[in-house]
Amino acid sequence: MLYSNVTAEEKRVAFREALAADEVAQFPGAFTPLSTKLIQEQGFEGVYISGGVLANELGLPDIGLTTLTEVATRAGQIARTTDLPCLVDADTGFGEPMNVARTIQELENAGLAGCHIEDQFNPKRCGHLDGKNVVDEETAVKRIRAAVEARRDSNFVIMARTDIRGVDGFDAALERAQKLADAGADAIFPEAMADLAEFEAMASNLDVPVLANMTEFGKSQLFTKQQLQDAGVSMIIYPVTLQRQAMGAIERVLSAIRTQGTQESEVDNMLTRARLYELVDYNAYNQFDTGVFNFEVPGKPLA
Ligand SMILES: C[C@](O)(C(=O)O)[C@H](CC(=O)O)C(=O)O
Ligand SMILES: [Mg+2]
Repeated sequence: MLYSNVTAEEKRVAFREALAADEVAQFPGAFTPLSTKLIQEQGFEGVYISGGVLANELGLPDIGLTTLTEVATRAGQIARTTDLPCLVDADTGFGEPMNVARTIQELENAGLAGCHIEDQFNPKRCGHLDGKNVVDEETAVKRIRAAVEARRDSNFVIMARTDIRGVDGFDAALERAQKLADAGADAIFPEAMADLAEFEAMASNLDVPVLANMTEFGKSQLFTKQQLQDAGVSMIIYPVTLQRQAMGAIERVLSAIRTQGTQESEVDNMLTRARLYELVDYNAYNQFDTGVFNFEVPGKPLA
């Protein structure tokens, strides 16, 4: 009811445990606060909050237009609905190293379990597109150092993402990842790995956990959980999957309404009213007032 009763501190501990576990942790990308309920019900280890999804939801491309305030606010709304730890995409950290420091403290305040900071420069782009630009090693390292020094909860996970693979190749990516881990990053997000062998080489050469980004229509094949686990990866994100799926369903129902004059053909694919009420725990609010949930007629449950 209302919000999660698990504290941010507890979620950060759970995130660290998930990263250290033998089994690879799966974090689907929540595209709304409500969608975390479904993620939690399926037993996933955590929730990812994508910068791309957040920008797209505002009708914007993922090129660094969103602000820290927008990201921290939305990520906080998502995080408070779930008992699971949430990892948020903090893009390039929203500015200079001093801005990165402030970003970390705002995200801690918003109840996140961790975030990742990348080494692109603005205007940034999806890591699976060509033509990216990355900052030099010194700047990338400074961002991570600033992040690590700024955090007040030592369990808040600071993950470094490097986009250099698509610019200078795998060896440069491994070298950059090692430098970022030395700078204090708790985990590494090597963006746009070309194949499973690259994930494997990254994981075996680093002392910190490695994340695999299983975004659709990108540069990496959609490897299974088992394949990535065997490659030594510690966690997997499915950043835009729910948004793509939901928008596909929305497109279909709108077309049905327009062409058939009714949504009838799509109703079987919808979440029912009863299921929706279950997800928001409607019934439980009777604890405050027994008149809140008293519209069910005996013997005639809600559809
Ligand atoms: C992970 C990512 O940073 C995101 O914002 O979700 C994107 C995902 C995507 O655009 O498919 C990325 O840069 O990989
Ligand atoms: Mg992103």
